[in-house]
Amino acid sequence: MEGLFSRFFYFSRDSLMCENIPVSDIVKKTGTPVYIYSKSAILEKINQYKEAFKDYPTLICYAAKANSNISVLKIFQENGLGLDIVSGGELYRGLKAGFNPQKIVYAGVGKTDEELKQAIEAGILSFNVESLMELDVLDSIAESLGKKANVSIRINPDVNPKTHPYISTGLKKSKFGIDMEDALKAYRTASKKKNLNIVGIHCHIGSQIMDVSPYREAVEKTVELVFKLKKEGINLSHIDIGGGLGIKYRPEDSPPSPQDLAEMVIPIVKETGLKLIIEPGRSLIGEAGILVSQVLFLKDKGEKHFIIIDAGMNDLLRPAVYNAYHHILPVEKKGETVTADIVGPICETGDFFAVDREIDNVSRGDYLAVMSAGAYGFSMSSNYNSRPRAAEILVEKDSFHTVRKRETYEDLIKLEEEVM
Ligand SMILES: Cc1ncc(COP(=O)(O)O)c(C=O)c1O
Ligand SMILES: N[C@@H](CCCC[NH3+])C(=O)O
Repeated sequence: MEGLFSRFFYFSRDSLMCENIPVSDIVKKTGTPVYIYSKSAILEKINQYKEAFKDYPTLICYAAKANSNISVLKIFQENGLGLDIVSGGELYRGLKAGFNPQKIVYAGVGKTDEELKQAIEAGILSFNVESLMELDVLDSIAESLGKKANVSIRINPDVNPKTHPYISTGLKKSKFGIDMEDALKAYRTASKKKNLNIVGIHCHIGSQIMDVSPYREAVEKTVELVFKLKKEGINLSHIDIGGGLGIKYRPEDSPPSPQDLAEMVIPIVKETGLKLIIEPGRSLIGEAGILVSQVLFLKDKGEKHFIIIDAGMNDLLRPAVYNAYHHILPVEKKGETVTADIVGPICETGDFFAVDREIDNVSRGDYLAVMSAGAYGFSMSSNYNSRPRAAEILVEKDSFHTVRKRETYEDLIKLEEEVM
């Protein structure tokens, strides 16, 4: 197991393996670009979270946005997790995957009337409400359906999670949640609404968080508010602290563990006696997936050397949007290295996976694996440049299954209508 990136993606005699299968055996059958997920890696993360939070009543709601493939969702559902959703589409997927609505929480600053209606009818555990106007609308839709909606207020604790600015969500200037000063008012308003049932409080400060200390500040502020509410006779059942734990993108990264998170937050939440909800996404699935692509061409431009591969920013957007680092490994190791930009076929300069990266000296036809691509990979992919979206494969020990077929050219136009 030399050249180990994780227990589930490692080299055996110069061949990259996923669990017990050489990645090259998979891609020769499936073609590229292709996402490959390790089920055992996902199960290991689930168990780490369960173990870390086992001594405190906690519901782990997987954040569907990280990877919403129905077979992936089923793994979380079958292992007793709940679901954190952000759209009607995610509600639909969640119900199809068999999640109990009483384990579904729903955040998002812009829920449509139709989405609110569907989630009220499903009877979800909590609407994590992000504005006063949403409270009013939710109440009137619930009234029109003759039902009650369970609500929590998503507060914005104004905490800096020390991550990329595009994925910091708990700062005052961001669009998310209701500011601390207005949160009391929001609860008072909610408590007067006949069709709302106050169940909890929610916050989510950001994503890819590599140091758990910002959680302390956010959870302390949340708990302070819980006590203020109690004084006013507003009693809650749970505190939802969102997701955000970071993962390993570089081999040398050492992200905090679920245990680190539990040790930081449980002692603070304990004072309230309320149940805890957490919403991890990336940390449950990110390291469990890779994107494999084939080398199309090599190109030398004097100072710059380019490796052009058949995956593009439409398949994995993170480097283009956040300048994110993803480690890239050869599927078959050769030994000698070159320094190159690894780029996709799309007509955008931002269509790159790595810049000036030292990498194995690959040839046309070789395969490269973009590591830690299980979260916000396929789920953010698109058909830009009319590229069919990649296939998704789930590996478990010695076998693998296609959990999403590669799209075809027919799929690209099937919803379009020709106007004569
Ligand atoms: C409300 C909410 N909960 C949970 C998550 C999951 O975050 P992560 O994938 O960083 O764990 C997100 C995304 O950042 C989110 O917006
Ligand atoms: N899509 C982002 C994270 C956003 C998290 C959603 N709230 C990423 O790839 O890192």
